[in-house]
Amino acid sequence: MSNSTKEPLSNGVPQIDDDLDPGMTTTFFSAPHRHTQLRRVMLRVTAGPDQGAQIQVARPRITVGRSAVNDLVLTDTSVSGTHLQITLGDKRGIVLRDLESTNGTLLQGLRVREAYIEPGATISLGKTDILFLSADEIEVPLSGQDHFGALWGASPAMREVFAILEKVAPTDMSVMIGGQTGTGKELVARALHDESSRAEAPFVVLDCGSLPRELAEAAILGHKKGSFTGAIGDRPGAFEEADGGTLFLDEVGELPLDLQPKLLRVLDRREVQRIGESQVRKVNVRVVAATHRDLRQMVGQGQFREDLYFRLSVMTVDLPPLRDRADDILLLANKFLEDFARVHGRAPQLNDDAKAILLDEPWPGNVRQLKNAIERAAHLSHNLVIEPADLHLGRREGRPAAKKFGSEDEAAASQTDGELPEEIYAMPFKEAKSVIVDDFERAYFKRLLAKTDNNLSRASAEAGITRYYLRELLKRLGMHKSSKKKAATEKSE
Ligand SMILES: Nc1ncnc2c1ncn2[C@@H]1O[C@H](COP(=O)(O)OP(=O)(O)OP(=O)(O)O)[C@@H](O)[C@H]1O
Repeated sequence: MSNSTKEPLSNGVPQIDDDLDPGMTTTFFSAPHRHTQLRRVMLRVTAGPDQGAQIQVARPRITVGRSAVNDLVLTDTSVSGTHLQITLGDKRGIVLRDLESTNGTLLQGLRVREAYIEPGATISLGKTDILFLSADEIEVPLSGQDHFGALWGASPAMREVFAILEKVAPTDMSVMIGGQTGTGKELVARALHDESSRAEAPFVVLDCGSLPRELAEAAILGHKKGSFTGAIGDRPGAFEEADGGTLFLDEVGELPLDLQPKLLRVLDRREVQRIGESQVRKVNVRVVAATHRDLRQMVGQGQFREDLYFRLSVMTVDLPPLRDRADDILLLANKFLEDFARVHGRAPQLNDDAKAILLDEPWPGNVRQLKNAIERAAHLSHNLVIEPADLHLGRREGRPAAKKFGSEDEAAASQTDGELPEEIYAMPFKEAKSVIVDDFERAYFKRLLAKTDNNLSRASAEAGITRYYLRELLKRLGMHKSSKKKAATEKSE
């Protein structure tokens, strides 16, 4: 088992210094190298009950486990539902990650949570050994465009996404959009609708994450007057409203398990029956879904139905976090400034120092944060020049929303009057919520880490979340040692 000592491994390759405390950690088994192109790889089972099985795959993310949702499905009973994943798209190399399996993942005999691997590596899980091999290098078609609908990007990662979207938009295929919060999933769904023959028909959004359980079924299916307390009139559900057009199921991973068969029935039969009615109504709807969660892992853990997963993910599109597409930062910043100029009739520009600051920021996942920072800076700028101080980056405690929670007095004040800074009320709901949640998380984890001397195991126990989840949250917020170090490395390159 690996631990966090920063000694070189026996093969002379150093471990990554990415952890704040002892325990299992990320390990480099070979020096990281750069890959932007997707590769076709082969996984061959060399030991265990499935010996001899092999697959060739050309996907950016490959999973292995006992559930049918995986690319390589094993019958080994000591293997978890979704046990491990291999990611080819990481610009630093090919990443093997254990998906919180029960019995763990071993690489060259060492238990790992996350490691860079190279072709020729043997991965062990349960009683099974898998040989990881490279098949042909394959050319990934990149779009010649730097946008798709309102979604902008010039990086290879985004051009790859645009090439897929251009192909699937005109079809009726169900599309599952993955990616961290604020990476543009809703924008993809809208663009798919706008570029399809359904563009003139409705685009309906159903946010499964904010639907109260007791209203969720009626929101999907509709209801007849009097069918339950509060059903004061006849109402169509989301499918009927989207008839002829597109239904976007946002945060579909939050859909309660007991409702999932009902959704699946509508998708399979293409008809809905409102609550309290016997009549069935035909619907013609294209469904696009999105989630920031790992749905395959949820299927493996019994939290999401396998059949619904397959029905929704005929095509999957994963949006890369902004930190993996630094080429897009200034392009997006300038787009947001153009939008600002159109609305406000003023066209502030970033000066060179402000551009450098933007490129330095770790941007844990999120285009929304960039957009907020640019809009705020455009409002604050003098003489149409945006300077670093206007961006309020790298010193987030200075931001108005954070100030609310910055001192005990202010926190107490906010509890009594429940008021927030004016600029929050001026933002659309999603943006406002993300600023507040972001500031809350930052303040919470800052205090937690100080209290536990940066010991992740103690911090996660205190917070009542897994160590893995805490580490992912810290990375997203740019508060984890590894993300700060990475930003510094990129700066010096
Ligand atoms: N590639 C992009 N080009 C232009 N604007 C973008 C891009 N990506 C995201 N945005 C903007 O960032 C904000 C967040 O995007 P969006 O709501 O689509 O993200 P999301 O992934 O659906 O977020 P969430 O998971 O929180 O619902 C929006 O204001 C959107 O216009």
